[in-house]
Amino acid sequence: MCTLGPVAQHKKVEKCSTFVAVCCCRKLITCRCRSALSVCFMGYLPNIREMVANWTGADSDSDQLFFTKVYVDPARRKALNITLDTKCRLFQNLHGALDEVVLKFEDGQVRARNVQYDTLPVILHGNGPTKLQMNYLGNYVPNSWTFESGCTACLENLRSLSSLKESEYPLVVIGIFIQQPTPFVSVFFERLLKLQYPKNRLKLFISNQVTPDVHFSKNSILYLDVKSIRPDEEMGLTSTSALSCSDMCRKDKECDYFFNLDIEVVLKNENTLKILIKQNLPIVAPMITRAGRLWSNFWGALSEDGYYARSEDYVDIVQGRRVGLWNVPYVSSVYLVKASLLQAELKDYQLFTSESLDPDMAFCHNVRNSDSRGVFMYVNNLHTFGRILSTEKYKTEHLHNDLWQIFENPLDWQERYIHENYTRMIKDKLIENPCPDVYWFPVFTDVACNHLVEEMEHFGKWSGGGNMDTRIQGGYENVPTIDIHMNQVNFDKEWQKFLLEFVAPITEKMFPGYYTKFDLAFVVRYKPDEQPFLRPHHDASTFTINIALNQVGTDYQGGGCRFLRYDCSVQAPRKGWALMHPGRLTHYHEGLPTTAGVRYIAVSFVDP
Ligand SMILES: O=C(O)CCC(=O)C(=O)O
Ligand SMILES: [Fe+2]
Repeated sequence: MCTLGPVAQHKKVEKCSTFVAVCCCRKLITCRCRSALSVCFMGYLPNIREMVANWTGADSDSDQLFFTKVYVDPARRKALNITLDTKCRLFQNLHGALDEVVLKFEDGQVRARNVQYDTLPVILHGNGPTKLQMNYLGNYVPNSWTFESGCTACLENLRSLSSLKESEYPLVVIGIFIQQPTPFVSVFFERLLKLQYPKNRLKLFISNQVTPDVHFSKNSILYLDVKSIRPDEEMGLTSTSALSCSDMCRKDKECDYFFNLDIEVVLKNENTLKILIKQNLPIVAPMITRAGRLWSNFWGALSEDGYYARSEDYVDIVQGRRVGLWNVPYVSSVYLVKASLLQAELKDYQLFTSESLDPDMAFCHNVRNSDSRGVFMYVNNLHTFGRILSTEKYKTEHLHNDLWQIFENPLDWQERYIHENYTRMIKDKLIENPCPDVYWFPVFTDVACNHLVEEMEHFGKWSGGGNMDTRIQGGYENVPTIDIHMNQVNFDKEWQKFLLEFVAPITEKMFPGYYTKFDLAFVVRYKPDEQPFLRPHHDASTFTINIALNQVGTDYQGGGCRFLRYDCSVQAPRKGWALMHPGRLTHYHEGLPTTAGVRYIAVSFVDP
């Protein structure tokens, strides 16, 4: 029989024949020794008894010194038959040996392998400053994660919510941090509303250091509580707001979890909160990434000075080739913390404060170093959770700055501005054909149309509608409209990108061989008392894209586009839909009179 236990218990062990001395037992069996003999040892109980019989020291005295003295005495060494495990056949101390230890995956098993001696030690000891490597190895050894079975540890010790009534759900304080101008803020709050969790068990704490109004107030009554700090109410220090936010949970006796959620997080998975709670870990982050990049909200390892370092498995985890729960040294942007931690292990910590580190790094540093053992942080990539926005190049000089985000945050731009039926329309070839060689398809959402119109009205410098036009080559416009050119609001590059991404695929189907490079793009305004119609004309284009930016019947009466040769009109243009037609020769056309209200269209002349 064999038993495991701290050395201090050696005298109490009665019924075992073999004794392995280890001290604290966390995920792996660890022992506090520098040489293999000191406290990491294994032996038959009678020999061990004999070895420790002379021990008279206190528990706090150095057992290491005691055992070393036994070993260096040749007579005692011989009498006790002590052998050093110099080749790490049983014990692997990590301190000073990090490069010697690798993971060995084989036949559904993971072992630590010492490459220097080609041995497979069975006890790993994270002595000295090797705790993070110990955590890394512990993600795999012993068989927590294997290539064959995936993450076995992920199913252990779960917290079930399924039997709870809504009113019994854990109470979560969500700290929302707006630290820099960020695109798609209103979308963030719309998405938060869709989070699958009883709203009357959620308290929001919004620390808004930038945007004056986040279009949120109308929904605030749905939540159990909403508090917000405005820029003028605090010193502008992230650490202050993060602290007061986590404090809100720490001091709230009802609070069960603190959920940190930065405004740039795009949480696509509506079950995120439930999934994280179910995982039942002290601190757990859903893995989010930046679309198409290796950036993520966790670090797999730390450099010596405490900054990012790439762990061996980082790329595999970020790209989803290894999925599971990973004990990591740093998480940020979105993570869930048990309130009991804030109230106990972390209670004495100014969590987000450090002399030299930014608040996120300070938080992780304090968590890792809290009390003698540290608290583990995990990242979960068992599910797809979402992504993070790029905020670095976000400019705020326009009314609807998000329109300019097509390069920086293309996915979010598409979700916000491209018609929900666009992809299906392309796939199922649902392009309509109202007149000969005139194609009609959905492309913009209502929001895109509204933003574009509002942006142009906000800019306000509509052309006078005269023939003289210094904005165009030649300075003369034969058939002038009242309009604003895209380049007048610095939107031409973005517009070109939009045409390339979303219109060119259709052009290539309908008019093969033509590439979509526009020459001129502008928003036209028709009003009964300003310019109600456009007389028959050819466009200065090979083909033209004409997108309706508002709705006939609701926003205006009349309007539409008529192709004279075919006597065919599109008289009920649909908001967000584009017309694509040849610009000249066969498609001589006119803009029909707007009889009431205001009609807006976005026109692009494409002349490849
Ligand atoms: O009003 C319309 O839909 C036609 C607009 C047009 O032909 C143009 O702007 O060139
Ligand atoms: Fe035209």
